[in-house]
Amino acid sequence: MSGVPILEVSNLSRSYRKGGLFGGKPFKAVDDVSFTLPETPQVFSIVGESGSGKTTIARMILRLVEPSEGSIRLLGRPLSGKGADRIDNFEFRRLVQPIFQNPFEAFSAYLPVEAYLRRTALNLRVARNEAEAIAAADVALRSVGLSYERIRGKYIRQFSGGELQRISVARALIPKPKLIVADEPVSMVDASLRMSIVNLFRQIVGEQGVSFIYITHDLSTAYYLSDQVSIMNTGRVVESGVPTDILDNPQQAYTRELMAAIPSVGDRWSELDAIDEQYSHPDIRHQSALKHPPTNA
Ligand SMILES: Nc1ncnc2c1ncn2[C@@H]1O[C@H](COP(=O)(O)OP(=O)(O)OP(=O)(O)O)[C@@H](O)[C@H]1O
Repeated sequence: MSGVPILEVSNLSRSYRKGGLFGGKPFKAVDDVSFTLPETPQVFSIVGESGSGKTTIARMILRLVEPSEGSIRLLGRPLSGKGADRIDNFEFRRLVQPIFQNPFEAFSAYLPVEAYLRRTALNLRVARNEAEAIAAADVALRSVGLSYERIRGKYIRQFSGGELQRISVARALIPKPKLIVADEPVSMVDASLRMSIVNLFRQIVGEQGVSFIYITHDLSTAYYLSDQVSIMNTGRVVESGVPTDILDNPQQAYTRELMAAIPSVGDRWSELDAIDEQYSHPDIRHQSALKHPPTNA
């Protein structure tokens, strides 16, 4: 254990102009946001309503958008700037992987899905040849409950959204990353399969030592899945901590409003407990946050 945090986000801001590039009024989509993911693998959730700045944070962590102010350090090293210790693109892609909202957009309709997994293994030099690429893809697919044989020769239209999101997760796992940034990863997945994907994330944290940033507007899955939660409103973090503290005893009116927006929040919590039991497996080390509130590492 080195004690170096996986990710340190410090005073991060991103400004845009509202109403046109020139002459539009400047505003901060993300305003002075700070948080840390410790060395111990965990799920850190960023929750907020539409437009609160969640995706902009994800895009800055994924280096798709430059911060206007502040810094992001990955394993103690800066993501941007010109310093010698800046993480280069190749290393970055091995350490940090994205999972996006719509798995159907993550793959081309004209290539068999397994081609993406092989390509990831070769491009990120996890494999030196096709045989090794197939082996790496198979290991990753098995860790999400699939196999190379099962997906071989199939195109996206032959999978459900849930299966395809599992394949996206497998693709992200191929380089054995330290961090996965998942932006609304279950919002387009059929409700009946949503919890199996969420449980899969917990399983991956426990078994593969990968940390997750889970971005969502859905308080109930965040509560269930997370070790830490930050609630965002108009670009700022308004409340953060362990889910049981925040969501069982919200301090901010905005958090209470978010909770009220879920029609029957009490029912959802007990529904999640039941689903947790349904999907429980001796191999899955995680027990739900509901039953075992996580400690803030
Ligand atoms: N490239 C851009 N140019 C101008 N404004 C932007 C840009 N990207 C995001 N914004 C604005 O920044 C604010 C935050 O957007 P962001 O997508 O980060 O929010 P979000 O919480 O992820 O919302 P959603 O859940 O709807 O995706 C919004 O007002 C959005 O319109």
